[in-house]
Amino acid sequence: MAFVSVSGVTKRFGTHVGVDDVSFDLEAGETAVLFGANGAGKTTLIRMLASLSRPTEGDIEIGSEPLGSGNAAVRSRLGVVAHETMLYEELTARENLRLHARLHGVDAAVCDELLETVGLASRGGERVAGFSHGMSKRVSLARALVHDPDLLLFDEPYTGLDQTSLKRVAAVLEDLEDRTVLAATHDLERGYRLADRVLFVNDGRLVGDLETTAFDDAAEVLEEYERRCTGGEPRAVTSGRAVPTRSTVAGTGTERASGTNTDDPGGSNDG
Ligand SMILES: Nc1ncnc2c1ncn2[C@@H]1O[C@H](COP(=O)(O)OP(=O)(O)OP(=O)(O)O)[C@@H](O)[C@H]1O
Repeated sequence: MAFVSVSGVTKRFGTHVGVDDVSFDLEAGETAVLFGANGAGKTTLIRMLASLSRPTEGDIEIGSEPLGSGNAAVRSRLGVVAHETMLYEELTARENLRLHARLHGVDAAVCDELLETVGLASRGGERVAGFSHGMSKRVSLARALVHDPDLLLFDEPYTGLDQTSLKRVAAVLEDLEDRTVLAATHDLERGYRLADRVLFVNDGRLVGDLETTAFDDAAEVLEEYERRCTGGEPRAVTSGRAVPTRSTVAGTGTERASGTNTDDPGGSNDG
């Protein structure tokens, strides 16, 4: 059974459709990357999964539980690194982590371990307000892991990081073997190495959902992405899977339809 189920999810901003009838599942322990151009809808999807925004239509389930605003138990299974770091600027890095640990009933000792993991052990006593964007992002990642979440949602894990931090964050993500991870990225090279699956997003729609083992390298993934975005015939995929929704990718014989769609969309529009 899928651990994450996204079913017929649409997000409208007024008349503009940011995410358009997207459906996909993630198995527990799977790592997937969302790949797509600027404005494709990646952040909007991550934000809805992170409970930072509500779908206009459609359903999201985590561990078979609906992700509603009142469902704190489900939300406590999520670790989120969003565009905005959502840290308390006036608190130190360590205090930010400890506050989060207290909220989740976690031993504070884990905070120092995680600061070490993200390479900020020596800066833990400094206020976040004085941190660079990359440093804040690393604190945000550490905080997202404090309560040992089942699902890590990460918007742009690699953007704005120096080379050492990049290596460090990549290593942290690669070590999350038993967790489910969904990351939105433009860094296809790293995303390809990290992920079991790559989800192509174009103009708010899911235009491909493929196992990375279907490709020899990231360049091939990019080729396939471009082919799908320009309306080209998807290539035959033998070991990959493509899970088009009823409204996204035309079936080609090598793709199978997702069984998770619903014709009974829920959710509400928060604009
Ligand atoms: N709060 C908002 N109000 C209005 N439109 C929005 C809002 N958030 C996103 N959008 C629109 O929804 C679409 C998807 O945006 P989103 O930020 O999800 O794209 P993205 O794939 O994450 O892009 P990028 O790679 O540039 O971060 C875009 O057309 C964007 O303008």
